[in-house]
Amino acid sequence: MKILSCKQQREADAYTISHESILSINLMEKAASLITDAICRRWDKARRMIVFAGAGNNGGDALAVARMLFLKHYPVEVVFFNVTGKISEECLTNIRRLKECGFANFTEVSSQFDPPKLTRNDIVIDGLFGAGLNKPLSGGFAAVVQYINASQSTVVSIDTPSGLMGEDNTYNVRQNIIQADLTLTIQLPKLSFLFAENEEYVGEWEVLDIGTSQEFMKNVTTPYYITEEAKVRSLIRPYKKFAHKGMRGHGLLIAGSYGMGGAAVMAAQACMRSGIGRLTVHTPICNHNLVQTLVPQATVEDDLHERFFAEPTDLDNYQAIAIGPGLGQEEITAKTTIEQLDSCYVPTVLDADALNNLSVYRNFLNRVPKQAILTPHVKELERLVGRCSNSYERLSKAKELSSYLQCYIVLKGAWTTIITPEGNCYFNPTGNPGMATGGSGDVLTGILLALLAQGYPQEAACRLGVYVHGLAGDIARERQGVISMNAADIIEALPEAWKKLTETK
Ligand SMILES: NC(=O)C1=CN([C@@H]2O[C@H](COP(=O)(O)OP(=O)(O)OC[C@H]3O[C@@H](n4cnc5c(N)ncnc54)[C@H](O)[C@@H]3O)[C@@H](O)[C@H]2O)[C@@H](O)CC1
Ligand SMILES: [K+]
Repeated sequence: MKILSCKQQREADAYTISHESILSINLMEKAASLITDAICRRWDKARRMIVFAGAGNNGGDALAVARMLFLKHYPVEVVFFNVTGKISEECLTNIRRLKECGFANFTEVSSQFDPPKLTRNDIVIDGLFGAGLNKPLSGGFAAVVQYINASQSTVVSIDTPSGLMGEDNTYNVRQNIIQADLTLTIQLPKLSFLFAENEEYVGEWEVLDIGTSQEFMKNVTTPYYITEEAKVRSLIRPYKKFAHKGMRGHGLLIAGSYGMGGAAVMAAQACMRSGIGRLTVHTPICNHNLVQTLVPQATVEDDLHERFFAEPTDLDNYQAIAIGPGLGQEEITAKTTIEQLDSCYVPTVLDADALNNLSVYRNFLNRVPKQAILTPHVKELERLVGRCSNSYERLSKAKELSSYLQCYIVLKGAWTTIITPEGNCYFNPTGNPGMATGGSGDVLTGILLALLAQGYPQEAACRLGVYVHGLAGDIARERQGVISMNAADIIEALPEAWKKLTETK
């Protein structure tokens, strides 16, 4: 699914209106009817609906919703802000239609404003600004937003919380953004909805399909996508009847150190559950028995060192390599990691301490093999690119790094983002907060290694691997609950996740 900028969303509306012989006012009517349905599904007529409408088309939506709710006998009040005297045509039509229904609870505000008392029982419908917002809110609108935010009422935003920019909120004034409980967004989510720090504004969100032109959607270009299940399914390659383990690749996992053998075990177990033919785990001597016992399917290759990764190994026999889980940050390990990079001629995953070690020796960053997959979480990425004040800035810096190194970055978190060297960003919809616990990342590394060893191209491996990792996390949550689930449960859920993605529907 593509994610469009607000400017593109307005272009999509305009294109749909001119090419699909639908009038602008009717497109708005469609949006309003879907919004009204979503509201009526959640709240009954015991709740008073207080509609705050601006003078643009977001306000037009809100006024149409007010009419529809009024005709369904909900108690409705409207506060309409006409500050500049410039009212959009569709907004004007909806004021007229509302009044023609005999609706009288209508307050028009042009300057001074005595706000309605808002109670816990009220539903505020926020139709002040949508995709047309072009600067942070200030003055009277900021005061209205702060008044709504300070109330106990439930807030439903139309299209976007008023005051929130669709993409970059670096220079926004955060206290002047509506804090919605629910955002009913039209056609597509906005990029800013996918950023952690905006959760307090967007709340829960639902996408309403108003039938934007398919042709426009097909042709419009954007670097931002949400990965959908159908796409992921289409990436999976079926096994041939005569498959043998040689065809499914041999991978090498360089992982573990004294006290962190578990990371090597979890990555290896996840790898063995993701279709790899053969796996060798290179780990310090102290972890030999642990890995051999807990992952009997894998071969163990001992490092020369008792406790740390201290000697680069021969990579000739492998189709893919993963370096990082539980490696530790001993100086000898950091130097060995960098040395090892020089012989990584096959697809490579760099995770956890491989990245931390690189961030200490940033002048060696250009030794990262081209097309490598880096899987940092937010802190690991910031160690590489510097502190970022928000997710948009972080994403921009990750894009720069990915382009500079010509590598793939899997930025882990809610909506894990896969950034390609060409600058495309794929947001992953699966997964849950129960996965924010030690070992989850090691599991992902194991999955990615398995996919690369089987010959999946890097982009497909990232999109498929991250999706199935999140799906296994969601299954683990079902089984164990969000509090108790841990990385071992994600591994245990992998077979069901893979099965789910390969079964015909
Ligand atoms: N037929 C259509 O065009 C449709 C439009 N839709 C709605 O239309 C919305 C977009 O409408 P508009 O483009 O009219 O824009 P908005 O209603 O979001 O904003 C209206 C106007 O506010 C002014 N403004 C922007 N930032 C401001 C600020 N900080 N302080 C004060 N004034 C400011 C601008 O002049 C802007 O054009 C969407 O978000 C969606 O809700 C949907 O109903 C779908 C159909
Ligand atoms: K809004």
